[in-house]
Parts: sequence; structure tokens; C-alpha cells
Amino acid sequence: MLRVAMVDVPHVAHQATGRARMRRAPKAPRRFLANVCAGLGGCELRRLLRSCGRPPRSALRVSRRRARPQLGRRLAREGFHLSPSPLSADGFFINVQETLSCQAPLLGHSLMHHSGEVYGQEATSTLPIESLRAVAEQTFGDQPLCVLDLCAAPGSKASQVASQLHIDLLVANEPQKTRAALLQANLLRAGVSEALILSMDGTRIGAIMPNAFDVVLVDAPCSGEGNIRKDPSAWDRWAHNDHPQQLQSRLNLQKDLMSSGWQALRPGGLLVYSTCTLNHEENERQCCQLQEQGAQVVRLDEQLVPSTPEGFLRVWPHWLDVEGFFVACFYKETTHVDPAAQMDCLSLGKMGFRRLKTSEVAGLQERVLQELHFSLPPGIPVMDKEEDVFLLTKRLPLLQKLLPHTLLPGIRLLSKQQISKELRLVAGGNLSSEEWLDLYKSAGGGLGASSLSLKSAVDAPTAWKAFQEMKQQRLEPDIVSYNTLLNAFAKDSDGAGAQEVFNEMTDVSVTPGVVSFSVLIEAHARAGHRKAAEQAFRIMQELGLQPNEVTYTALLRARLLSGDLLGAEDLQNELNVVGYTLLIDAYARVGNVEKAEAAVDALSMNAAPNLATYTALMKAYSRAHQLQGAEDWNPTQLPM
Ligand SMILES: C[S@@+](CC[C@H](N)C(=O)[O-])C[C@H]1O[C@@H](n2cnc3c(N)ncnc32)[C@H](O)[C@@H]1O
Repeated sequence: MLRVAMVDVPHVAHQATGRARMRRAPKAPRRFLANVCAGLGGCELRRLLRSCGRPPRSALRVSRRRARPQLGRRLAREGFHLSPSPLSADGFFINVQETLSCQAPLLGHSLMHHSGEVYGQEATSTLPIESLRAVAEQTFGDQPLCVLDLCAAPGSKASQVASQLHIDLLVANEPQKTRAALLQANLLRAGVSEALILSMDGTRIGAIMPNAFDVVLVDAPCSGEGNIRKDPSAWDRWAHNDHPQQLQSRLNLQKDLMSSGWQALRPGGLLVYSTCTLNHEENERQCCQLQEQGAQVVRLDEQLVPSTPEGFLRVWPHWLDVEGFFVACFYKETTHVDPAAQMDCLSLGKMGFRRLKTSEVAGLQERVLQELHFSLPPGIPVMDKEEDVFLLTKRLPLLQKLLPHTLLPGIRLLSKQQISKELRLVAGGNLSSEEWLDLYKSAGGGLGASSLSLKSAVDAPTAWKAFQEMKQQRLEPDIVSYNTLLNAFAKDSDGAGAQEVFNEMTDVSVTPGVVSFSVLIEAHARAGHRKAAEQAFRIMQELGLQPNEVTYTALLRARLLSGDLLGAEDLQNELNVVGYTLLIDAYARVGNVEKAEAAVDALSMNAAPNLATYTALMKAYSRAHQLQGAEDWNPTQLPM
């Protein structure tokens, strides 16, 4: 097995790293136990639950494209000690040495991360590509592959494909624009010049590009309960009443993504389906449906983990002290032809692209070599459009069909005659951590990544910490970052904290918008600061910003919580369902059935009351001892 540049990696025993510490085993909801763990015996179930209480194990993967000598030693110097992962030749667990005096270092802040030598990737997440590697070798031999990663952001598996497989085109798709920008930056950082980033609904790609790719990856959005160690709330959704509906819509999306991927796969190609969830519906059952479309299961290599009777890989967290994961691989018979729609071939010329002359390309190659010590891959079309010059890909016919959905038509080489930041990032070189970070940020990585960690922060202190880290990395927070942070303070009912964030926002000349004001008012309302909420509302109007339903609902909360029902009633015509429900609840508290009923009627004229609205109304009847009124409501009218 190849271990790139890692011969000097010191192995550190687990116990030395504080892993023995264990959280209490999480309490699994009954429905989860019955559905997911039905096949596990009592002893195994206990081991699973105990293992799910352990802290997650950080891991990284070494990039074969980027790794330079002495990587293990350099990582160790920064406090990252590695031990090999049993699941990937290039994977390692990170054992951070904790000291009393300093904070644990973060891999994301290290030069090795910025320069793409390593990618922070969980051990089990390397499994799909690791298992694909062996099958691809048998199926395609040395042939360079054309790979589609249908759900690619943030890019751990896409960059692993580029590191471990022989490719000449990697089409990586992510519908959310911020995540797509992050995906692009991560692939550039990993030195991948053969990638094309798409940003569209993956369920549509099969119809646009039928029978086109040698390999398709469907790393589907899923319930994520295999990640319980990272996200202790991952099982909670099984206890919620709306879980069946949520699960169903997830299943529909997964099924559509799989079908689209199957359609995009060429006969003789391989499709890999993976999730980080443990339930059968999202795993085995989805695979069954693909088999019904003619997919043949390829039994996955038993060397990494034992396969299921069907030939899939299912990793339980307690087996290897890792996160849970599922992987399946399918082969498309060479005789299988999808009723593929014939595609119109767009003409690059018509889209304003011009192919550079051989002499122009030679001049450009010379310049890139001199300035960046980087050789542009040979035989790849170089085209310009307006003031930009792009390196496209070898598979130009494929590219043409996808162009309308791409972030960029390829790697931008020049922008207004200057070497582009994207090319600098992909070319690598001897840069300082700051220089790397600047390039990464300008390619869409920095801010996108930080916004994501801000968004996923569970409370205000965590969001504040992520925000400060963002600034330490010299990323300038934008209005979205500030609004996300304000939101975290509002959720924590911390009006003073939200006001501080708001003040800083204006100090650094980020102009607050309607959302910022609405969230600030909400934070003051929840904190019981009526005066401050009213003042923010006034300032917003003075600035000419038009309050919306969310603003009025926040103000209503402030008035209600200060006991001003009359003031709250003034806002009645401006409210959304949440606002009306708050008002009805306030009427219920004082037993005013008449007004509560009138408010439900008024709401029904514009929007559908929800369960909370009716619950508030029932409360009004109950307070007023009008049981007949409650019985008159037909429960079948309630929204489900
Ligand atoms: C499990 S994550 C993918 C992780 C990624 N493969 C990696 O290894 O870094 C699933 C991704 O699917 C994306 N997604 C959600 N709906 C989608 C759709 N309709 N088409 C394609 N991707 C979708 C999500 O935004 C998310 O980024």
C-alpha cells in the first residue's frame, strides 16, 4: 500500500491523547432502536451505544498530488501526531497533543492544510473511494477516467478521487452556491486542474448528460445518524413526530439522485452510492430500487471491513471506533442503454469563446512556467472570452453541454492579462500560510467555509468563537456572516450581545439590512428589552428600510412580553402565522375567546393557520371554560 511521503509519521498510542474520556452513552429514541438496531444482539447494541458516547476521532487524508517530504514531521511540529487509519492507505487519525498552557491547534489553520498537502477527512468518509479504487482498477485498467461527483461539496471525496484515481475529467456538482464556491476552492487547493464545478440540482444531470461518465458518485444528503459522535442530536429526529415525513422527502431525493446518476453513467461504468447514515431505508432499500433498474451489485473488498450479505459495506461506529457509514457499488451492463435524450451541442464559438492559437498557448505556457514554475497540462484546449483566458478540459464535447450550469468553464489562467489567483492556487509553490489563505479566500474558500461553521454553531458562544476565528484568518465578515451571528444571539435571547454585534457591524461599515434589524429586534424582544426593540424599529424606519412580516412579528413579541396587548394589536395587519399565533396565545392567556377566534379568522384569510395556532385557540377555550367551542372545531381540518 502506498503511503505518500509519510514514512516519518510517528505513531502515537490512543491512550496518550485523551481518547479514554467518554461522554455518557447517548439515549437512543425507541423508534431508532427498533428501526436501525433491530439486527444487533444485546451485547453488540451496548457496545454501539457506548461507542456513540465517545468523542469523535479527527482524521486527515494525505494528498498524493500535494504531499511534500517530511510531512509527518512537519505536522508533528505543529502538534498533530498521526496514527494510521485502517480504512485508507492515505488516511490517518489525528492525535492532538493537549497541553495545559496552550489551546489545541486546529488543522484548518495549518500551512499543510492551506497548501492542500492534507485534507481533514473522517476515516470512514475515505471508504467509498478507497473501495472504488480496487474495483476501478479491475474494470478500467489504466484508462483515464471521466468521473461525476453528483453531491460533491465540500469536496473531500472529490479531492480524494483526484488524488487516488487516474482521471482526465472530474465534474463536481453542488446546488448551493456558497458550498459550490467552497468546493471549487478546496479542489484548487488540492491541485486539481481537471475539475469542472457545476452548481445545479443533481437530479437533473442524468437527463442532460446520459451515458456519459465512467464513474458516478452519489454521496447523498442523508439523516446523518452515523455522525452521532460529532452531533449528539443526530438521533433526536427519530423522536420527533414529523420524522416520517422528513425521512420520506429525504428518501425521494436520494432515489432521484441515484436514478439521475445511473442515467449519467455510461454502459460498462461504475456507480458508488454512500451515506453516513445507518438505517435500512436510506441504504439497502435505495440500493434495491437501483437493482430494479438493472444495476448489478459489485461486491466490495472485504479487506477493509466485512461486507453485508448483499455485498455492501456498512460500518458501525463500535467496530473501529469511527463514525457510521454505508457504501455500495454498482456496475452498468454494457448492453444497458438508457433511452437517452439526444443533446443539442452548444457551440463554444456562439458562446463567445475563442480557441487560442498554438503560438499564443506556447507563450502562455512559457510565462506560467517562468512565473509559477508550473507546467500547464499538455493537449488541453485553452480559450479566451472577453478578458479571461481559461484552461478547459480534454472532454470538450461533454463540457459544452454542461457549460450553462458551471461556476466557471474551467480553470481561469489569466484575468485582464494577469495570472489569475485560481491558477496560483492550483499551481501551489512555496508560499507562506498567509499567502495561501489569501488565495484560498479569493477562490471562494475562506469566507464560504467560515460562514458554514458560523451557520452550524449551536449557540451564541460557539458562533462568536467561529466569528473570531474568521477574523483571525483575516477574512472580512460580510452581511451574511453578521446576520448569522446576530441570529445566534437572538436564539439565545441575548439582546445585549446582539446589540454589540450590530454596533460592530456598523463600525466596520457593513450596512445592516431589513434582516439585520429584524433579528436585532427579535433578540431584544426575547431578552425583554422592549425599549431597545422599539428604538431599533424606529431607526430602521428612519433609514427608509421597509419592515416585513418578520420585523413586525419580532416587535409584536417585544410588546407582548412587556404586557402591552393593545400595542401588539396595532400590528395585527402586518403579521405572519407566527405573529398571529403569538397574538392568539396572548388572548388565550387572558381568556378572550372572541378575539382569539377573530384572529384565527383574520389569519385564515391570508395564510393557513398551523397546529400551534389551533393549540393556542384551544387554550383560549380552555381558559374561558368554553369546552363546547373547542369541540366545535373538527380535528380533520387541522394541518398534518
Ligand atoms: C453528504 S454531503 C456530500 C459530501 C461530499 N461528497 C464530500 O465528500 O465532501 C451531501 C451534499 O449534497 C448536497 N445536495 C443537496 N441536495 C442536492 C441535490 N438536489 N443535488 C445535488 N446535491 C445536493 C448538499 O448540499 C450536500 O453538500
